[in-house]
Amino acid sequence: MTQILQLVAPGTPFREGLENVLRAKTGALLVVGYSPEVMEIVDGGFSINCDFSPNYLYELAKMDGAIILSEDIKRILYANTQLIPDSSIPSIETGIRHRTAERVAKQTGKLVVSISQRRNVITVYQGNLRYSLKDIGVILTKANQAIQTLEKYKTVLDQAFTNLGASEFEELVTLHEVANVIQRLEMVLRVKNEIKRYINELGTEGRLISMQLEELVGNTDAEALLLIKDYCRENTEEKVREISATLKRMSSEELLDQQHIIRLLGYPYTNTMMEETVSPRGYRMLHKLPRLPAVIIHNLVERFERLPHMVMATIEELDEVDGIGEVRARAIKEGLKRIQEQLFIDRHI
Ligand SMILES: Nc1ncnc2c1ncn2[C@@H]1O[C@H](COP(=O)(O)OP(=O)(O)OP(=O)(O)O)[C@@H](O)[C@H]1O
Repeated sequence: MTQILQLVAPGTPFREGLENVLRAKTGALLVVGYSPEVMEIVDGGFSINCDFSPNYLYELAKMDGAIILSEDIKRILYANTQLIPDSSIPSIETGIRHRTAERVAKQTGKLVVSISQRRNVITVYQGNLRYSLKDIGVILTKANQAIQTLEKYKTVLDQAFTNLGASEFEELVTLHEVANVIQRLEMVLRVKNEIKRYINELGTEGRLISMQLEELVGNTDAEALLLIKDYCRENTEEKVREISATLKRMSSEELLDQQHIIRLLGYPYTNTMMEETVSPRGYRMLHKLPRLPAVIIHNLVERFERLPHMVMATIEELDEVDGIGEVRARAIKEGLKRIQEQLFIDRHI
């Protein structure tokens, strides 16, 4: 669906052509791509084979029948053709144009666009997907509302991260606190994905929303992975990706169940599990240190296993880690101390 929406997004010549036809109220039936499957169901019409232009599309749509475009929408191949898809393919549409569009999409797997003459709507079909394009103004309003919601969620998430960070240095983190941050993070990511869908559909009209989104939550996906790496019991890339994917698939009810989240991280169920204390590996804090390469972060975690051990380590002990000399050891020690002090100031008790 993302790909389809990008193809027909405002700002593309294709969308301009579709809007022209919509305004002219001639209606149209368009197939994007000419494969053997499409060839089989096309009857009659003219071979055009000219470069695509929004105006040509508008002129050709005045004729009856379907227009066939090349897969990359750079050329108009045929016009005035009749499409004869398999009539046994089920369709929920009532009008003949739309029913044909749905069947052709299902039968050929190609993108088919139907512009209604009377209902002022553009509908796209591909395979079993069907989507009616919304008015740009309506989507912009929805996207702006979603950005406002995201701002509020992000403020709460930032505070939860700060509190978690402060607890990490005090070695007082409970699984309940970890689950709480994961829940908030996932909620932020869900709103972010919703806004991304709006941006896809808005095309060039979504540029400002896109910039706001980047500014607000540009690195939240990376932060989510680091949080999982800090707390999941089995520290492998594969496991981290699996947990992240499962979180994305969780229903809202599952996401509200903290025990569910903790079990996903690999902790066994006990009556008191939520109050158990845990220590992070330190990935999030180490990533806050400037110019610290990923390989050194990896070596530090290998050597010390948990953040509190790194904080307690002497300069000499840090110096012994592969890739770390005295200067860097000092920078790490001081950097972690600075982060800790800032977290204690910012924390909300
Ligand atoms: N099988 C087909 N192949 C090509 N063009 C078709 C086909 N079926 C319908 N059309 C085109 O659709 C036009 C309108 O058909 P019809 O009014 O039944 O469609 P509809 O789905 O109700 O759409 P609209 O909302 O635009 O009226 C036809 O005049 C013709 O140009």
